[in-house]
Amino acid sequence: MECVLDGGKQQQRYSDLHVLTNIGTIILEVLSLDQCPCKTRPPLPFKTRNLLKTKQKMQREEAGAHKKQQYQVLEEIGRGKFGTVFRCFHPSSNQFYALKLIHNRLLTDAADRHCLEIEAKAMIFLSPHPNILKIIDAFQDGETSTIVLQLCQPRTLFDRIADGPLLEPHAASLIKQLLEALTHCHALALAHRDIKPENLLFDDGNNLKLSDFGSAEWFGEGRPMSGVVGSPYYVAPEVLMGREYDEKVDVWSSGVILYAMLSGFPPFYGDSAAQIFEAVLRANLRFPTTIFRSVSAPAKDLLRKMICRDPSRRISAHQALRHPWILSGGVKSGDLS
Ligand SMILES: Nc1ncnc2c1ncn2[C@@H]1O[C@H](COP(=O)(O)OP(=O)(O)OP(=O)(O)O)[C@@H](O)[C@H]1O
Repeated sequence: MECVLDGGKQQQRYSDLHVLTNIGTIILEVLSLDQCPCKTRPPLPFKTRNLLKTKQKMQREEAGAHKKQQYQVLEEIGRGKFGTVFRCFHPSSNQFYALKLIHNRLLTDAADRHCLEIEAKAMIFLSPHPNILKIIDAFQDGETSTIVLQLCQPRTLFDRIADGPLLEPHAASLIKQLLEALTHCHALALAHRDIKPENLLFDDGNNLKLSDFGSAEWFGEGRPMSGVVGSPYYVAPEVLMGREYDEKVDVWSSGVILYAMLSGFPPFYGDSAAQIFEAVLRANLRFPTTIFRSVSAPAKDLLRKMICRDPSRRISAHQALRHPWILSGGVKSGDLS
């Protein structure tokens, strides 16, 4: 996962500040002074400000260390670029969670730190939503940063696709849940920018949960995004072209996932990352007959509308939710009898 820092784009509503103070210290640290009500007070002398900052940091780390003790860390359940994920138990709530532990020394530059900050901030900002992974807590002590998350099943959508193509009603149900999550993100001016099957988890009730907001970014009218972010196979062509882009990059990636769910393989592939990128840039969408003979025309129609090279002609997540194939639950007319 590639992360870029596109500085100064944090947006936070005041109404969310109470949530932020409750959720823990990582969040407090990333709130910029611009958002703080005390901005209007006369500035403190430089030395006093520094002393105050050091004291606050020590207090946060102490509180973080105390919070960490409240979780019993159990077995490892996954590993990412920056951290290790463990199953954990929280005795006072009698609940199991996933605990993501990041060693601060591995966050070597500002872009890495930004990934961690935006991940927690975005999840709080978007919460609650039935298809977005719930954040329980976030804190840090001197050496580590911790994010406590709702615990999901070990198998991601990647594992399900690896087992073979999915039937249309199943694929329709999953893509609908992803589109619901994205419609919510986009309505709040947040793009995920790293939609891929590995980031789609499932809770105990088999509900799809969008996770890993480390590449997310705020956008808005007259405020396009930029930077090469995402994963091969799923990244949109306009991202690779180095152009400014909008939230439709998430729709492209979701279309690629839908294609993979229905066929068992991605629409654009190659032997190396460079070859995959070339295929994505060509954006030549094909439906090989051997595989797609049994896929319905409405499903292919939605794929064409989502995996559309021109972002201005590409369907939005909200529009995709109203596509006939989604509305029918992926049931072919012949299957209705
Ligand atoms: N809430 C969770 N419940 C269950 N398993 C999880 C949870 N969160 C993460 N995992 C597992 O841990 C793995 C690593 O997660 P993590 O979020 O650290 O990595 P990542 O951000 O997807 O990877 P990278 O940073 O390399 O992109 C995931 O692939 C998943 O299998």
